[in-house]
Amino acid sequence: MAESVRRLLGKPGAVDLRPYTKLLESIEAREPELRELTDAELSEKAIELGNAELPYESTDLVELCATGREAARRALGERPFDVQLLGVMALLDGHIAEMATGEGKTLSGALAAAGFALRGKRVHILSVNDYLARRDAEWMRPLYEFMGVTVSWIGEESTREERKTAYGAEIAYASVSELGFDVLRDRMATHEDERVVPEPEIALIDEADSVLVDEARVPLVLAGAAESTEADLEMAEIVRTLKPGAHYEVDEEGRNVQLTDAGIDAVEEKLGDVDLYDENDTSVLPRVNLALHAHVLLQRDVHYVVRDGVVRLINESRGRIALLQRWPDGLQAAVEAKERVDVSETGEVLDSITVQSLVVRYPTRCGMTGTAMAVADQLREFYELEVAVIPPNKPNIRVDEKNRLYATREEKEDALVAEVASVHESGRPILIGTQDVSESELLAKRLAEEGLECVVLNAKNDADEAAIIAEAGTYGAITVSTQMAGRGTDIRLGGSEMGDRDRVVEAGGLYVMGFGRYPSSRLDDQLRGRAGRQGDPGSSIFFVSLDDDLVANHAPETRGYTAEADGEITDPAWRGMVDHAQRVAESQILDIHRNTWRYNQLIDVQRSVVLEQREEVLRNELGDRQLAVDCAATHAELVEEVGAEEVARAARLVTLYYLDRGWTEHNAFLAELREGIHLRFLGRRDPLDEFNRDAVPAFKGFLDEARVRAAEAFSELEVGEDGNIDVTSVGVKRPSMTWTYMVHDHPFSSALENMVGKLKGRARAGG
Ligand SMILES: Nc1ncnc2c1ncn2[C@@H]1O[C@H](COP(=O)(O)OP(=O)(O)OP(=O)(O)O)[C@@H](O)[C@H]1O
Repeated sequence: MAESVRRLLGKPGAVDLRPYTKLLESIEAREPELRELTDAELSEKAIELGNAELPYESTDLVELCATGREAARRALGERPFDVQLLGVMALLDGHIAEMATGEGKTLSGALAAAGFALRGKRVHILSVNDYLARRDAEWMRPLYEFMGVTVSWIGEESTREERKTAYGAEIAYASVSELGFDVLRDRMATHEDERVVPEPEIALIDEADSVLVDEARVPLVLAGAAESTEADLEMAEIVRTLKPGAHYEVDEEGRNVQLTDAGIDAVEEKLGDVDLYDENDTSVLPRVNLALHAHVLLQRDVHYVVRDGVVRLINESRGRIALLQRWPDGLQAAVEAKERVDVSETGEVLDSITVQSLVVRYPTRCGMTGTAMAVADQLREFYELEVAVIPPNKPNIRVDEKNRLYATREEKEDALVAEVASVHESGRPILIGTQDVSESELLAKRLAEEGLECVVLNAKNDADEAAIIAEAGTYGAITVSTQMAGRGTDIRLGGSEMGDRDRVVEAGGLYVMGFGRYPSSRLDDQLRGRAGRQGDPGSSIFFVSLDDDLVANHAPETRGYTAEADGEITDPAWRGMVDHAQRVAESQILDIHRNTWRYNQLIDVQRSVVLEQREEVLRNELGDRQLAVDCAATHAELVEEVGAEEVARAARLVTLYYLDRGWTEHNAFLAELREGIHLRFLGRRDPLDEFNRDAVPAFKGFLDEARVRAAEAFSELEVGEDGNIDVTSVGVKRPSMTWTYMVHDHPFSSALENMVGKLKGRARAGG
């Protein structure tokens, strides 16, 4: 057993690794015999493991790991290290395996997935994007084939038939969003055969902390074609003339904007003496708020870009352009009005699901990531998951240097550029992590002015980014990237072919520089982890300034420091304040997460009532049975005329239509309720109570109402010329087209939740 394994048994708060480590010797002892087997005999050994149920007994676990190791050696040319097998065992026990960057999580995940699949469980491996889903499935395919289990992947381009076949495999790789959209589309199916996603069994989540914590509150939305929202050009022009400070004020965190009294007067005057707070006409104030939000809080090139006359969102957590994302319609139209581009087609939200709800559908969940311990409490609270900290195969020798803190942003930039210039002379590759796309571009421009050529990773597609980042370890390379871009890709020293490895190792390996700390320590660690993979040399350093958003928004005090001539602040107390600011930001994000969780719980309960009913209609012809009672005469006549089967089909379509219609309308009501709570003035009431107070009664009688509407429509049905029942004649039409998007950082909810946070803060301060 490796010494490093012995050292790291049982980290406080983490899963005890001893039950796993004690099996390592037996696993190794099986190796000589397994090596002697033919390929066919080895496969047979794996398949034999399928003759029992989960969980694995120790002897079977040893056999699984030993055959898996030998299969990987033959199929992929990589013999899994002991630590990778510890990861496999932790995953099979339904834990989150924390394994550092580059330790080979893909292989650990694959062996665990094979272990589940051999025991008859269907596994969905959730990746962060389509590129990685496809890459990992194809990369691991030979291993799966060796072990006698089937594998597939789903991508944005997959057709419905392809999806159905792919989900039918024992192991399917899909991005979280593709899976979520498939689940949403399935919920609109009018026939059992249309559905593509089978019953959820096991979810194995890659980059588990990003998915389960950072993206957990992102709703995936399915929309159907509906009327366009009007562009509010008038309001966009009015807010354009307002002056910051005088007419409106932005809160410290930049999440909320409010008109001042002078601002209210100015808007009222420009609108022609309208009273914004007129109780009889509450439509104007939300319009002003939307336009103001779009004008002030959403910045071009930070939150969105305008390309080819279209507003495209930048996914802030990934620093990438999100092709299929948009804001809630009113805000999207407001930004389009602000940018004076055509208003895009809008949709009616048919249904939505948060990443969190998507994942908790799976009775067994597990996953892997480089940074889980920092969010161990949240993983336990929201997902009932424990973290197993897997030690590295080779000790990490990366040097994490102290932050360098500067008074101003300019000084920070000057210092970073000087550092890049001096390190670059030695040929040592440098990777600079920025906060967002526009920052990357500005920094790259500045570096170029200083004669330092660099490659910028910005909002290209995932495959291109992977190809670029793979070369970031090349001798003399300078790469500028947002934190998330190109993740999941190995940075090998000396370039992807490692041609120059020795020279780069001699220069000190990859030098990672953060251009500002991130809103969470995990994000910092993920950037750092780009260097020093698998025992490689490397180092990391962050350049921070008091002007950085993180510090300016979250530190208690940013005056009264003493700085060196170049602006550097070396007082440790001030450096500590940066950590403090980060902790404040982290707890704010946690509050938001908790809040969304609470909101969604109620919505999920209501949704499950509708879905259960739908299921009965789809599987057991509940609609037909109800309508045979509610519209006995019509039902009997129609059966006489066209036969029971055709009537059952029509009954199913009509019933489903009104269930779905009702849910869509209820959804719109809930969204409006939530937004309204924010857009109206809140006072001191708890918004969640307010929400529940209206949302609960609004759902009462939902099923009865859908049934009544279905009966009304059914009683009007007639037989068409083709001898079939024409349900469209009574208005039963599915949306002509649907599309999907993710609402990243729902602007209203964050403003709302932010306000909740403030109210709570105030309550704490007061008492
Ligand atoms: N047992 C092994 N022997 C040799 N090479 C291995 C082994 N396991 C993994 N590797 C190699 O290590 C590299 C990193 O693997 P992988 O991409 O799975 O790491 P990771 O932990 O997922 O990293 P990231 O955090 O970047 O996603 C790959 O090039 C892979 O081929």
